[in-house]
Amino acid sequence: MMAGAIADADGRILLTKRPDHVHQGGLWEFPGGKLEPGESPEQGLARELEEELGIRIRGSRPLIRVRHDYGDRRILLDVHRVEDYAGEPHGREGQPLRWLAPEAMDPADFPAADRPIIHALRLPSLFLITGEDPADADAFLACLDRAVARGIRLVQLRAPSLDGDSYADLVLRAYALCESRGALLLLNRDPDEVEGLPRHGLHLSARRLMESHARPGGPGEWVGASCHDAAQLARAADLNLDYALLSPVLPTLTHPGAEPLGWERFAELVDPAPLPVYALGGLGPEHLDQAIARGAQGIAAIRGLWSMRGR
Ligand SMILES: Nc1nc2c([nH]c(=O)n2[C@H]2C[C@H](O)[C@@H](COP(=O)(O)OP(=O)(O)OP(=O)(O)O)O2)c(=O)[nH]1
Repeated sequence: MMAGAIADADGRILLTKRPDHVHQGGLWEFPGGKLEPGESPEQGLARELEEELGIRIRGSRPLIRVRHDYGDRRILLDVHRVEDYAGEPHGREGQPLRWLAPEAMDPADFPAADRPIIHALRLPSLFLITGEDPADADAFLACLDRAVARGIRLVQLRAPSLDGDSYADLVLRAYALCESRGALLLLNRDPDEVEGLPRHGLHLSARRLMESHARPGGPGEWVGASCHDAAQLARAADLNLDYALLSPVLPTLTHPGAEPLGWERFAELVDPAPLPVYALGGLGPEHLDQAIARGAQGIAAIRGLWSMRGR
C-alpha cells in the first residue's frame, strides 16, 4: 500500500478523510492506495495521487514503511514524502481535504498505523550527538550554537564527564540555546538523574532500554533509544518510543572494536521496525540520501555534524 505525505511550501501536509463506511472509516489519512501488478512504488503512488487528487508528482522520497496488524487485516504502508508536483490537489472522489502542520496532527484522528508516520514527519533528518567533552562549557556551547544555526533541529546532549552542578548548568544553557532556535534538546541520562532539568525529551542507552518495562518521561516528551540489533528495536517499538538510533552502520573512531552492520543489514533491521530509525556510526551529511534509501529517517552523528567548521 502506497501513501503520500504531500507537503506545501510551509511544510504543511495534505490529509484526506476516509469515507465513513470503509475500513478505518471517518479518520484522516495520507492519501494513497494499492500498487497494481508490475508497478514500481513511485509509479503506483503517482497513479493513485493523480486518480484521487488530480496532481502529477515529479519526485518523492521514502519517508517510512509501517507494518500494522488491525486484527481483521494486516497492512504495509510505504509512505513517501512528496514536495514536487504539478496541479492543485482536489478531492476527485468527493473526499474532504485539509492541510495540517505535523505538530498540529492529533494521532487520535488517524488510523492507529499512522502514529509513526506522524513522528517521522515531525522529526528532522539530521540528529546531532554532541562531541568533545564539555569541560570548556563556553567553547562547547559556541559549537552547539553553530550547529543549530546551520539548521540542526535535534540534539542529544552528551556530557559523560560532568556531574552535579556543572552538568545542570550545561543543560540549562544548552536548553535555552536550543529553545531559542527551535531545536529539540534530549538528555541521555537515566530519568531520575535528570529530574527537574529542562529538556524536550530523553534518549535511552540500549541497556536502559532493555531494563525498561514502560515508556519513561512525562507527557509531551520525546523519548528514543540506542539500538544495535533486532531485539532492541523491537523493545523500542513495544515501549512506544518515538524513534531509535541503529548503530554502528560503518566503522567508527569512537567504537573501533564494534563490528559494523553495513547498509544491507541496516536496511533489513529497519524494515520491520514500526518507528523512525536514524542510521548512526561513521556517517555524515554526505550519507543522508543513502540512509533514506535504506529506510532511515536520516542520519545521527557526533563527528560528522559537530566538528564541521566554517559559516
Ligand atoms: N491510504 C492510507 N491507508 C491507510 C492509512 N493508514 C492506514 O491504516 N491505512 C489503511 C486503511 C486501509 O486498511 C488501507 C488502505 O485502504 P484503501 O482505502 O486504499 O483500500 P481499501 O480499504 O479500499 O481496500 P479494499 O477495500 O480494496 O480491500 O490502509 C493512511 O494513512 N493512508
